[in-house]
Amino acid sequence: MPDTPALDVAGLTVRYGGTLAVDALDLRIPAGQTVALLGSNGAGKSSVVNAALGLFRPAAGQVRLLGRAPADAVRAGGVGAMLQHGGLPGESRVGEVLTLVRGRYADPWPLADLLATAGIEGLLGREVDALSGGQRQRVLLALALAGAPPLLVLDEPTPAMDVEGRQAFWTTMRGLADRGHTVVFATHHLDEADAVADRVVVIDGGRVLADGSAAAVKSRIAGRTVRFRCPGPRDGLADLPGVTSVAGVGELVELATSDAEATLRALLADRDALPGLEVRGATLEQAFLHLTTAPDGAHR
Ligand SMILES: Nc1ncnc2c1ncn2[C@@H]1O[C@H](COP(=O)(O)OP(=O)(O)OP(=O)(O)O)[C@@H](O)[C@H]1O
Repeated sequence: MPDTPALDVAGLTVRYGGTLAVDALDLRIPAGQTVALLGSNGAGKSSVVNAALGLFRPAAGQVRLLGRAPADAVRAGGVGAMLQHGGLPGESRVGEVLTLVRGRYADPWPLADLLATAGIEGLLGREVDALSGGQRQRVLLALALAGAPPLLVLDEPTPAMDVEGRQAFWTTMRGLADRGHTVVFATHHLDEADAVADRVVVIDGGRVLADGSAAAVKSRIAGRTVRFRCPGPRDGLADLPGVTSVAGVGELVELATSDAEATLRALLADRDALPGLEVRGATLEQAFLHLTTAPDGAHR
């Protein structure tokens, strides 16, 4: 069934007592996509992920994974997950846990390739309790991949990793996407979403605020950034045409503007030069802040 979505959520509603965490959310992810779920703390990302995996029964809505009920898809080995509070048996060795989990699958991921893909070749003899945070994440990734699942769901997988570890991790994810796996991940790292995801879904207050390519989400704000070095006084910059905010560190000035041309014309009218001038499109971070912040500056 090539057209069956990898993940199909309709009208998903999650409540914890009086808290509405997910509000009638629809999300359909075709097979083969790499999708970032972006949102601030408490936006509802984990609730969407956990409900999609069938870890609890939502207040309302339907979830299908690979065309099946979540529990059936997970049981059939179709889904690998790395959750925020993923547990590991503390006193076991990594190799023992891996053997146990691989043994559950009729056709597990070949061991040598699995170890290389997760980057844990040297860790098989280590006790789980003796792993660093980043190593632990990598072992959890190996367990998620053990059944070579077509769908991989990752809830904030990289916070415990160093910069090198994160880069290696996302290289691995891109490799999996190239092999046709569907990867859905929740993150606060906008740079990761920008670099890795085909599609970015911004969640806020349990609803989808924006859904599209990173470029499409960025285009939701028309603004640009004008940067230059300004050793002298900065009076009046905030009043220039188009300027919506003034920021910068040391000599560097960063103007957010809704009309870069008018801003530049006004800047050059009373300056001979703008050393280090750069004009850039919006970053995903700016788009994210714009989408998730109310007009009065308060978080929605
Ligand atoms: N077990 C729970 N009991 C009560 N409220 C909860 C529970 N889990 C989550 N919530 C609430 O539901 C809302 C959504 O939380 P959720 O963990 O889904 O957000 P998130 O986007 O994953 O946040 P974070 O980025 O901080 O992990 C928040 O208001 C949170 O406080």
